Amino acid sequence: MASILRSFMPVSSSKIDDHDEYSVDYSFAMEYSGPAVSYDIPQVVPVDVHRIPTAAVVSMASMLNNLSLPVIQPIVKSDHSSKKVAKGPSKVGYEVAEFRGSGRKLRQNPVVDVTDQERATDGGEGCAPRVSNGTGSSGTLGFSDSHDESHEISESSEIEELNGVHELGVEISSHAHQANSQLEEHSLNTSASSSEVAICEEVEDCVNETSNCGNRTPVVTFRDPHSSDITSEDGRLDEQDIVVERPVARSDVKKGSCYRCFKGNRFTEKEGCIVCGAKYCSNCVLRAMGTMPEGRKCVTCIGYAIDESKRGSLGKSSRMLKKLFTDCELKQIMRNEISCEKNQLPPNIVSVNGRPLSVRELVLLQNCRNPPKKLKPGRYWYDKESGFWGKESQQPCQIISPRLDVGDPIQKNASNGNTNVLINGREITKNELLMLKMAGVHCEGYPHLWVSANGSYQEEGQKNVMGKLWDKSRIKFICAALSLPIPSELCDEEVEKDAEKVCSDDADQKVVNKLLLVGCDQSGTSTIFKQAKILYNVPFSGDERQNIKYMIQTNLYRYIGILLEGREQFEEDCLLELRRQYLSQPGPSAYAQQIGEKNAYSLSQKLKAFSDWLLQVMMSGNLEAIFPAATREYAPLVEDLLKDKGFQATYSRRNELLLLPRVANYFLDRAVEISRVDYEPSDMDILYTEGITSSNGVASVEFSFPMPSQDGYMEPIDHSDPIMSYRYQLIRVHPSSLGENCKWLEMFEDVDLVLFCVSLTDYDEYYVNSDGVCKNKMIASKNLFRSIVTHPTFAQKDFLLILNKFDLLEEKLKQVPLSQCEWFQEFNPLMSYHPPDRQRSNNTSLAQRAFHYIGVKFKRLFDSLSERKLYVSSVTALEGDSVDKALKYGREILNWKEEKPRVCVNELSFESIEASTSS
Ligand SMILES: Nc1nc2c(ncn2[C@@H]2O[C@H](COP(=O)(O)OP(=O)(O)OP(=O)(O)O)[C@@H](O)[C@H]2O)c(=O)[nH]1
Ligand SMILES: [Mg+2]
Repeated sequence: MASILRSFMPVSSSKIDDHDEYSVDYSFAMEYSGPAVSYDIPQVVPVDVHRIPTAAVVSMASMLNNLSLPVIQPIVKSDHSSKKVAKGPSKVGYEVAEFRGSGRKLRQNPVVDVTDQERATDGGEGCAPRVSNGTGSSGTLGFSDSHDESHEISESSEIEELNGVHELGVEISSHAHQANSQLEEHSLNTSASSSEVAICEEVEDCVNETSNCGNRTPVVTFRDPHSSDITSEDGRLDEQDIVVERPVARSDVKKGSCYRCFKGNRFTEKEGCIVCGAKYCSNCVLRAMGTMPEGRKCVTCIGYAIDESKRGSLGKSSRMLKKLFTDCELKQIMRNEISCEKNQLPPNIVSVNGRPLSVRELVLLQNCRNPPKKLKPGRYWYDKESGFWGKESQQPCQIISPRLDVGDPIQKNASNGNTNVLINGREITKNELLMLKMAGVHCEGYPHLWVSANGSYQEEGQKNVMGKLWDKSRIKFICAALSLPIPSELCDEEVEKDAEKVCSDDADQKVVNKLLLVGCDQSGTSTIFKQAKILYNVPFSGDERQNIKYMIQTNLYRYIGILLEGREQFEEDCLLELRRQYLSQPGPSAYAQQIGEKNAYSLSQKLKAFSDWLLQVMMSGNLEAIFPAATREYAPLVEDLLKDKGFQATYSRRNELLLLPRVANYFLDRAVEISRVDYEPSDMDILYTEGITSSNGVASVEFSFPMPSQDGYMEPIDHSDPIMSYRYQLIRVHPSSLGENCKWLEMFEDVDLVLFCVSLTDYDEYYVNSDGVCKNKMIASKNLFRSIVTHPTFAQKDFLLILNKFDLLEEKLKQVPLSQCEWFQEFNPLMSYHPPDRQRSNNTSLAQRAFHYIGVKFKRLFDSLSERKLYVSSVTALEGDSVDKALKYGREILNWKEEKPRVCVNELSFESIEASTSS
């Protein structure tokens, strides 16, 4: 028996003598062939030392500047006896890392061990985030068993991912490990004398591999560091500490809730992991993300590449973090997020001139004087001579630093041009050719031009410089019109700096109050929202402005289309009338001839063709798709159309066209200017534009009221008064997104003030509801108001009623009495006769009375529902002052709430209506 056993022993053991063999333990295993068992059979899979993670801490900067690469050594294989197998589905084995003693090294980022109390007492002091030594701090680690590269977690799929097929266990990608160990070897072997470039080249493959390991999904949550079962008194972990938490069943997690405590909802403020997208509420974020050495990542996601779709948000701190960290700490975290190696763009997913970049090339590209803006993964072309840079098959979008040694040589078809004109070997696009022609560059005979970095150009093979592109007059304007780039030196840097300043100034202040703006369709909520942005200098970004411009131009074409459709109708009516008259007159008459001729609404053949085309595009629903090309191609036709008599005759009857919104006049009056390529929307244009804020979504803007300028007549302003620097968040929500019976209002439980917006002109307007019943819009507003006021979430909220479109009320009352609305039937003010010269003031006072009456109706309703006081303000949303006053009134209401005993009256209070002001 002993000799048989000995034959199984390793060679070194074969020398055991007969005496020693009794000191060796043996056990026998037999294959089980009985009936299936009902319990899980535990499996212990040995730890593979090659798969234990090590830190890859090579930063881009260190590659270039610091040649000694810090390395964290891999941990040694630990004793199996101290491991504990996590409980889980029997078919999966778990590799469990050592959590005691040296096993702590596994956690590359110590976890912040900050109690709320500590934070309160310690807040604001010291720059570095406080870090515990790891022992005795939070929870358990778990890693998913797969690395999902194409991983984009939508709000709805987040939970599915969380609870999906990933089983628990600690398993680190061997891929990542290999790359890391190569890095370590490299770092150990690399002496300080190696050149930067050599290092970049040697390590790039390793880094590429590590970056390839992709993103991952968290499958475990973390224990509460304060819960008693985490640490024993000596700071060592208790047995329970290494129990990996089971994923929570899908049904247990509410959509949009926190990934750790599973509380909250879609609207609860959360911070998301830039790797896996897991979102945590403010109570859990520190526990889930620790000290954030690589920025906002779950503890388990540290060391993993970020989700590329989140690259744009790197370094942009959230309001929640601002509340949780001191300024200094937050700046450090954001710096780490931007600069740590793991969060850098993986070079191999950026290709230039058909070749994926190496690390060295990417470093070069990103650190040049004028790098590509917001570089994302993708395929780009780069003209090294001129610095032109663009996406493959597209026209240039930027001019970056020239002569960078990145990518392959440029190819002729890089930008998919079809003009036979070449710049530095690339066939240019139509727009570029147009730009050259407009700038006065001779392009006859399809020249092959050589353009250098400073814009000087010459024909290939010729010595003489023909001119300098960027010195041409109007070149800035031409490029802007054709969406072509200009060198950064020519850009208006001041504007950008101002915008940045506004943003950073704002970011330093605290958000205190949330204002919820809600109202029925067309009540004016989005106009008030836009007005707030304009008033309080929240800039529309360049992209936003561009989109708004296309939106305005699209709307203009839509208005023209409605007019052209009306024109066809008017023309047809005219013909019918002629026919009728012709038939009614026996014998030959002049009508017979007129029928065959054009009438007052007819268009020329060219304009008729344009009209047919536009109506067809509108019918197909593709109007948006023709922009921005339409502005270039058809601006002259729009100009001709506006001068056309037939169109003018139609325009003069535009009030008959019900589909044409009132606001159309504003834009149609300036149609020629707006349809031009170089049109830039003014703030007023933006305000009037329909469709900028999505009708159904929730939009939010943060602002603070500017400090009032001091003048001799006012009381001195106390700039140290914190109220002056309070920040406000205006959240605009459309009722359609509140669900049946406004059930989603509970999402807004932390709102401080509800701004309920009603259009004063709704009293004689109707809409058809989902049941096909015609309803008065004012009654619809009343019903919505009732639903919101009586919603349990808003039981204690203050309300400010915004009675909007006051400017239109005056006009409307002349045509339709307020008593048209069944709710306002008792409004019969006695109006004394006024001579014509006092007529206007008379009408104004009628509008004022009507406004007061409506305000009081709502106040009484509010009182009957809540026994509280409703604040009311009259607003004309298109006027900045009016919205400013209303929002400042809102601020006052909040201040009163804070300092109840203090009676505060200022001029704004006159906007409020007391219940006693009855009709
Ligand atoms: N004259 C005038 N027009 C206004 C006023 N407020 C809003 N409007 C216009 O009324 C229309 C509807 O305003 P919006 O701000 O889009 O209304 P909304 O609440 O967003 O309504 P939806 O878009 O249906 O959600 C727009 O054409 C505005 O330009 C106002 O005080 N006076
Ligand atoms: Mg709107």
